[in-house]
Amino acid sequence: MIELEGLTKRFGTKTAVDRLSFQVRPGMITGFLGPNGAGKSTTMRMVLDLDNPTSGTVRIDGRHYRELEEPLKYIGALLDAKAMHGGRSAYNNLLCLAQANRIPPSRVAEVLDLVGLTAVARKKVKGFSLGMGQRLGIASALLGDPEILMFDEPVNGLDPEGIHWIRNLMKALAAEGRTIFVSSHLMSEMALTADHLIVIGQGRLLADTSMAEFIRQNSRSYVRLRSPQHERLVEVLRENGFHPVTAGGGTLEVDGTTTEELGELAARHRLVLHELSAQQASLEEAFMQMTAAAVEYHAHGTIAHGGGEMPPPPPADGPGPHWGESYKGA
Ligand SMILES: Nc1ncnc2c1ncn2[C@@H]1O[C@H](COP(=O)(O)OP(=O)(O)OP(=O)(O)O)[C@@H](O)[C@H]1O
Repeated sequence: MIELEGLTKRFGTKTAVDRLSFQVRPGMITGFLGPNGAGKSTTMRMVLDLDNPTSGTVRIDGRHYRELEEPLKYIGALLDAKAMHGGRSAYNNLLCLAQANRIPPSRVAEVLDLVGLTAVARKKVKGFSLGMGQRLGIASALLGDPEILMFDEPVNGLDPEGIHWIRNLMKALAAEGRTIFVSSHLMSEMALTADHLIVIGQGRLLADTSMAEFIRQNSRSYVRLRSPQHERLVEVLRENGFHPVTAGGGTLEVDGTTTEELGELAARHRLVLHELSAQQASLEEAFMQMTAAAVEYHAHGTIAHGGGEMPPPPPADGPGPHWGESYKGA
């Protein structure tokens, strides 16, 4: 278990991590989601004592990282796949790590086999592709057979086969009862792997929820309608207790109903429809809406929220039941 309490990191005037409190539990994959620059890597670096918190604490199974006698046996991490010594072979890189942590050398061959690098074990790391480097980073994380594993953007730059492999590996490790903490800036990636979700923006906690709950709250289905008799259609919908929302391209969106119900209603009122379709709001859309105020730099170069001021953070026990409801701009 990893526990953060009021964890804060400032770099000069920049607050990279802002009073983060949450727990990462065993037996599941916890996704750590946030846009670029949200503070994910800085948080993970503080877990490993690579950065000192400005305030707050982070504990691994109740202890600070530096209190762990042989830390690789408690927690393994893939933070920067390029951190290996390029002039050394994959085998020698891992052997050095093993020796420094009193891990038997036989474990090196075992983890190389586990990540599929046995055939290139004696090759110099500087010739490795990005995917091979990621696999080697994962081998080093697994070296001490730790109960806790932390992966920072592990699928970045990988081909579909590599992505599939990492997903399955994380699932297998979680199924063994290990604690898996994995960061990403892609909601779509998290939806496929994570059981639990921690969302941050500009260093602050925006959500701490199960993936199932996130999907339940945000996979809203609705019906999209388009009619040349737009005004009359709006009237009829309202008269029948619906709450149509005007969307782009002259379309209307209506929650809590079906295409059958609205199609029949339109027919009864002799309204012509040019579109009648069932829609599903994407999780990516929900995530973007949630973090919109916390994204530092938008594509057009402006800073969100009038100079970067953030709305107040949600309460410590999560943002409440309605935090996902306003994203469609109704
Ligand atoms: N050593 C440092 N000195 C100054 N600022 C830093 C330092 N490290 C990180 N930052 C800043 O802290 C903020 C958080 O960065 P961090 O790398 O933790 O974000 P991230 O969520 O991991 O983003 P990404 O997905 O882009 O890796 C950013 O604004 C970054 O520029």
